[in-house]
Amino acid sequence: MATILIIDDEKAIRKTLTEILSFEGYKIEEAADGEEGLKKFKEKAFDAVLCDIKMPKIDGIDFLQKAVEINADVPIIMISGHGNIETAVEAVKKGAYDFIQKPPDLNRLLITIRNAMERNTLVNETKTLKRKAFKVQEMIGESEPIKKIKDTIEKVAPTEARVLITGENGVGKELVARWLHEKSNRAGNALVEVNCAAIPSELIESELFGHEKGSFTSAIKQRIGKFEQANGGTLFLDEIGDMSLSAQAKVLRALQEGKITRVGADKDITVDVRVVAATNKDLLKEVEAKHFRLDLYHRLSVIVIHVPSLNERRDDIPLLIETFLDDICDDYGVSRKMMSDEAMKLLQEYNWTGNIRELRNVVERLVILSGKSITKEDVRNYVLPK
Ligand SMILES: Nc1ncnc2c1ncn2[C@@H]1O[C@H](COP(=O)(O)OP(=O)(O)OP(=O)(O)O)[C@@H](O)[C@H]1O
Repeated sequence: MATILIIDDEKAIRKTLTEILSFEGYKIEEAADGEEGLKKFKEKAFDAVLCDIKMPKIDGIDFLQKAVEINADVPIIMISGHGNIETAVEAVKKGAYDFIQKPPDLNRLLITIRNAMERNTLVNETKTLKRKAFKVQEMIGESEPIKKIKDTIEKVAPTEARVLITGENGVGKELVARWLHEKSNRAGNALVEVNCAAIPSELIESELFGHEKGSFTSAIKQRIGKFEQANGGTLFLDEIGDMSLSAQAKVLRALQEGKITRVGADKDITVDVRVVAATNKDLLKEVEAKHFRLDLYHRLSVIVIHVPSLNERRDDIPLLIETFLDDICDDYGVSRKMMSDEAMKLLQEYNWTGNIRELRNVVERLVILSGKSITKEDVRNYVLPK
């Protein structure tokens, strides 16, 4: 049953509202002024609040401002007298859901409350869906290197330290970056990803820092860059070893000063961004070859997390295979296929490229081509080179 908090210093109004709304099936709590209202609001989760504007001690506007800070999701409907409609409009600008006038019109009151509740349900459903959709994939593995990585993530994520993630293609570097963000205090804000290798070098600066209209031929509109998009959150610079030297110089400045300049602009913009970078290259070798700035390398590599390839953590292969079998059989809507121990052993000893996607593809192939269970013959036929 939905619970509504009614805050009004006039006992008669509280009584009428309580009677009407209880009759409609709502559970009601009352408070005689803003102070008492705030106390109740802090202690209990309400589905909506009806709040008078003019009250002694804490008035309706003060209550609203404090309540929004505590929990902005609860719709607050202001009750305004004749003299304070302007204040009621102001309240809506400050975050109130709506206002109704005294004496309350029964229909309008009920419709406003119903709409407020519906909006709330929608907001909550969207949040849950988003949380589900963006749930970061679990990092599978119990081998020593993976345990060490998980442990480092726990320690480093809540700090502001920059992290450089190294390792071959497809070993799980991005997954590490996602967990670093997820477990940080920035998790409520964006994780913005840039694949530096995929963007032509003449466009990377505008991609990272944004541009003003007309700053170059194809800049038809003003555009904000990834640094600004990631403000308050984390910027994941993937394949940083492929970034041009001129972009590196600008990234260095952004890291040193916490400021960026859009391409074609003369004004600086302050940004609060935590940078996590990844590379499959040996950056120190790139420094030697004068492809990468040493000062930037030092800025980025406060913490280095190396993700080893599959062949260096074979202990994890059976667990990964079992997880992929669950997922893939589920996706295909077929009953869960089992793999014989010998088949599993063959795959564990196989010479993998290191890319976990390759292992997943192999499991998918075996699910499609094998019979009820996956045997060592299936592995010989469909995976191992003839
Ligand atoms: N430990 C793990 N457990 C489960 N899945 C994993 C694990 N590590 C990686 N994966 C999966 O393998 C795939 C490749 O991982 P990811 O994209 O993180 O690698 P990467 O090193 O960033 O790759 P690239 O070098 O291509 O950018 C992804 O689908 C990822 O979810």
